[in-house]
Amino acid sequence: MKSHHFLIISFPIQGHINPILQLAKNLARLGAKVTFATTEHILHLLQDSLPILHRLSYASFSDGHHHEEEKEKSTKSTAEYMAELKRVGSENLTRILQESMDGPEPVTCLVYSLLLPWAAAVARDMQIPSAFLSIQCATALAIYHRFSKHHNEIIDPVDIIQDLPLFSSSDLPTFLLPDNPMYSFMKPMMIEHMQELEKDPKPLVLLNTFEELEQEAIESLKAKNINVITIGPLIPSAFSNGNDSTDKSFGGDLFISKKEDYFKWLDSKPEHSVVYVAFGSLVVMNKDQKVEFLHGLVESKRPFLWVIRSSSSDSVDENETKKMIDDNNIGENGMIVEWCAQMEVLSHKSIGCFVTHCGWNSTLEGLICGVPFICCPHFADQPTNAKLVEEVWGTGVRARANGEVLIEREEFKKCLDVVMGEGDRGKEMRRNALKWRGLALEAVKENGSTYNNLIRVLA
Ligand SMILES: O=c1ccn([C@@H]2O[C@H](COP(=O)(O)OP(=O)(O)O[C@H]3O[C@H](CO)[C@@H](O)[C@H](O)[C@H]3O)[C@@H](O)[C@H]2O)c(=O)[nH]1
Repeated sequence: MKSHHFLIISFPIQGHINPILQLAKNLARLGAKVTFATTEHILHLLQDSLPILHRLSYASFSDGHHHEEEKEKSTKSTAEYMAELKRVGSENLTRILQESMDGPEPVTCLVYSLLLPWAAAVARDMQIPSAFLSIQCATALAIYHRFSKHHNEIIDPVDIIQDLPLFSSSDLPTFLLPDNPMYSFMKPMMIEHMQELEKDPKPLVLLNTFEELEQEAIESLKAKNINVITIGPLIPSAFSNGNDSTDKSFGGDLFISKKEDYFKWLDSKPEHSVVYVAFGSLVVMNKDQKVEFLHGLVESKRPFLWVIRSSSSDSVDENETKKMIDDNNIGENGMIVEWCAQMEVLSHKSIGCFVTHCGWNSTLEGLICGVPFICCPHFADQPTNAKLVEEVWGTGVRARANGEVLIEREEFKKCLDVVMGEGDRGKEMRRNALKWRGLALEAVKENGSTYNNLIRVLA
């Protein structure tokens, strides 16, 4: 095995930090030297929770803001922030790589992830090999690739991958659609990602998925001469290959959970009875939608655990939601938390279904725990993930919004009945969920496809 030093860099949001940090841990456990880097501000916030592991160290790069200047950042538009991150981040990354060249263990491979395509150019200029870590599904990557080639093409429905169902525009990553507010800078960003890959005759792409799960999409990417290697699902070891039972969390939480309360509560519930509701780290739900979900949950009379993040833009709504819950006398049947240890919750025996926005991490986490889904996608790759859950893997159902705005309580209750009830469809979803859990566990265990691929990366 070669002596490797991977520098792995992450865009500073929870949904990116989690899988990227997990890859860093997995590589370090196999003996490679790994440096995980993200922006100064976020590394500062994470510093007390980051995993301590032999051969794993941390570094930060500036995004143009000192960590005490966050207020100023919030006045900038996302497009302005991204442009500054590219400019300042490129300079900083060059410095980090230069310093490593002069040190005892120079970086041998830069691993960069989504939203940081400029990092590939920095590595190329310094003649350092790089790999793109795609932390969304292979299908999404195949869609980005296709749309980077056909800039102005909007076909509805579109045949993206042979042997998969057709994709309508409501199944595509939202920022590829011209009426999406992020279209103007996100589409060029995805094109930039694909163009960077094309500058390499056989670009290395690490995918947070596993071969058995997305065979068709993986084959379609390979046919485009992309050297794709599946290394997922990137999940803490205690829940995947079990080679470290102490590895129960990703290790870089930007939010706080009070564990004791809800685990005691979950322990008191019958097996597969609880509806777990959580929409990741970015979705902000409006009050009307919360009211519909709340009524759906209460009227379905099933116990539920619901994560409602406290965020500045959400806090007024949140107080109202809490009042609503008190007014509805939910008591023993429902519990609301601001954040939780999601992997531990999903693997708890009381959980019967996962109401999710279908962020890719949540999708993989539910899948490896064998929990069926109710999909309520909001933006980005989420509609694509929901499509795969419902139509390809058969492990859940997509709740349909009324006029693309609101999932009404009746629709939500109907979904709960299908997924948790005794009908044939629900039974089949639960059987499929167990099938995919089994295949995911096979992939990550010693000599499974994912395990072997990671060894190949290190060879
Ligand atoms: O109470 C909670 C809620 C979430 N999580 C974790 O937070 C992460 C959330 O990730 P994800 O489910 O992917 O959602 P987002 O935070 O919304 O992720 C963003 O990034 C993902 C990866 O690019 C995309 O797939 C999503 O669409 C995008 O919104 C997961 O690891 C969860 O386990 C917790 O630990 N506790």
